[in-house]
Amino acid sequence: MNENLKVTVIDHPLVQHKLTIMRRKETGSNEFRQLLREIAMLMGYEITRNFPLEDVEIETPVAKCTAKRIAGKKVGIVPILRAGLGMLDGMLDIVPAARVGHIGLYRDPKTLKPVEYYCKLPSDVADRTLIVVDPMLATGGSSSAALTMLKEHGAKSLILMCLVSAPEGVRVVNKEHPDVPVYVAAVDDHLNDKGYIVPGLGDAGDRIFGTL
Ligand SMILES: O=P(O)(O)OC[C@H]1O[C@H](OP(=O)(O)OP(=O)(O)O)[C@H](O)[C@@H]1O
Ligand SMILES: O=c1cc[nH]c(=O)[nH]1
Ligand SMILES: [Mg+2]
Repeated sequence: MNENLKVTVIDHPLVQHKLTIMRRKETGSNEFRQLLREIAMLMGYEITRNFPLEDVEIETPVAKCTAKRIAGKKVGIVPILRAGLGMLDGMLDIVPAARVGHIGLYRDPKTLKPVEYYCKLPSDVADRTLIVVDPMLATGGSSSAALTMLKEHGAKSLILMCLVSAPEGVRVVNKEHPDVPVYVAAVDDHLNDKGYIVPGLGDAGDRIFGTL
């Protein structure tokens, strides 16, 4: 694959199969949304695989025993609006107690630079592991700006989870945020002259919300 990109590709067959359906241009908003939610849950399951565990003493209806629970920092989910919202419910399905922050960014179609329009975060971001979610990592401008905003608000433990990426975007995030692990379901070929991922899946926000 691509030189020395620091990225984990989640190649679970269910994720790859569902992504292929999402990519097809015939797939409508309803199915697209449902698949994105399912993939977010499956990717979240893989990403949380190495979360630390600790022992806890409990009592079942039958006996006392030592059992496991997740230790360490609590989790926060931060979707990048709009399209990141499509991955939020899948993540909350598996981490229902997570707090949720919202970052509003859109990509200026001419400059391809991210424009900030909203930011509302839990007060304790410094004490949480924040999983930033956005289906598309194209030039990397939006994800990188979101990570910078979170660090400016005190975040110290960050993970980026995107569905489809371009090598260009992974490179930018690796360079600007070397401390942030990046998880994707695919690293595609390249960006076209409008900054769209090729082959990609088109405009994720428009496909989720039917605003094509
Ligand atoms: O890596 P980049 O080049 O920054 O591109 C990726 C961004 O573009 C899309 O958002 P968009 O600007 O279309 O906003 P939307 O989610 O409101 O549709 C996508 O959801 C990412 O946030
Ligand atoms: O291919 C792309 C690039 C940016 N944003 C999208 O939604 N799709
Ligand atoms: Mg969009």
